[in-house]
Amino acid sequence: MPLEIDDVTVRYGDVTALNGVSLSVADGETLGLVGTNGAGKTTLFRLLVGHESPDAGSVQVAGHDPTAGPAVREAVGYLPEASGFRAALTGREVLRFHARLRGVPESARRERVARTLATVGLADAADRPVGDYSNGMARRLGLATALVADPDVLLLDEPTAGLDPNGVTAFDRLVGALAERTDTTVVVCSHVLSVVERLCDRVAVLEDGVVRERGSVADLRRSVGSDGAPAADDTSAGTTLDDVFRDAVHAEPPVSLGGESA
Ligand SMILES: Nc1ncnc2c1ncn2[C@@H]1O[C@H](COP(=O)(O)OP(=O)(O)OP(=O)(O)O)[C@@H](O)[C@H]1O
Repeated sequence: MPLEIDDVTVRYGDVTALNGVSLSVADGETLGLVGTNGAGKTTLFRLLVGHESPDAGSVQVAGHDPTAGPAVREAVGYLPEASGFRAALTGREVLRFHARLRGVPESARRERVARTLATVGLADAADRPVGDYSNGMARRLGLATALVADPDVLLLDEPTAGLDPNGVTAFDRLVGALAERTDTTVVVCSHVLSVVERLCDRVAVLEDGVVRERGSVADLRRSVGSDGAPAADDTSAGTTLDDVFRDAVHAEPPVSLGGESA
């Protein structure tokens, strides 16, 4: 498995951010991680890129311990929730910097940067300063920085937050095409259920540092009923998942998503 999290606990002083979390994601699979604020999503991503170490349990990403060295930097592409770029640099300069940082060999760098800019639809804007980019363009440049080293595992933290409906659609198409045409393993985290629903095969619901539910989005929807209330014939759903879903549904942006898939 490219991604294995086994019984992981992370504590910050008195706060237990993750409490015995186990998750695995297969080659080419797209997993959604949903949870309310403070559920532990960012902590989980920080573990996967080696910015955090577990207090208990183990993490393996593309066969490596993420804290063990630079190998994981090359195997994992990470789009953080906010990725500020220096406004004066061009998109191409930003991407060349990330390619070097992520171990793309000098001889391949120019071509790889150009190809990645084209993949995210920024070829025409490559030599414009990033300060002139729209939010959607900056987000796509962020995705390009995550993709430039051809990662085995792609981690996307709230990937469409702050984008307008057109930006959301364009971003979804891009990630959808990636998931379909490559065997990149993708983890998308969001507090908005619809974001992971559009992009993911399988979802895990994280609450207070614990995985409460996992399954396909259809399974989860069935277990809470289509209006967000627990299904009448399902007494196993409990109130916890219901609360998480209500929260996710209420947090949804007012965006019409019908018929947008590529
Ligand atoms: N550096 C830190 N020091 C102390 N507590 C922390 C730290 N980072 C996270 N926490 C706590 O750990 C818990 C999980 O936080 P985390 O940021 O992982 O949640 P999240 O699901 O990403 O939330 P959000 O959706 O708000 O970004 C929270 O209670 C948070 O306050």
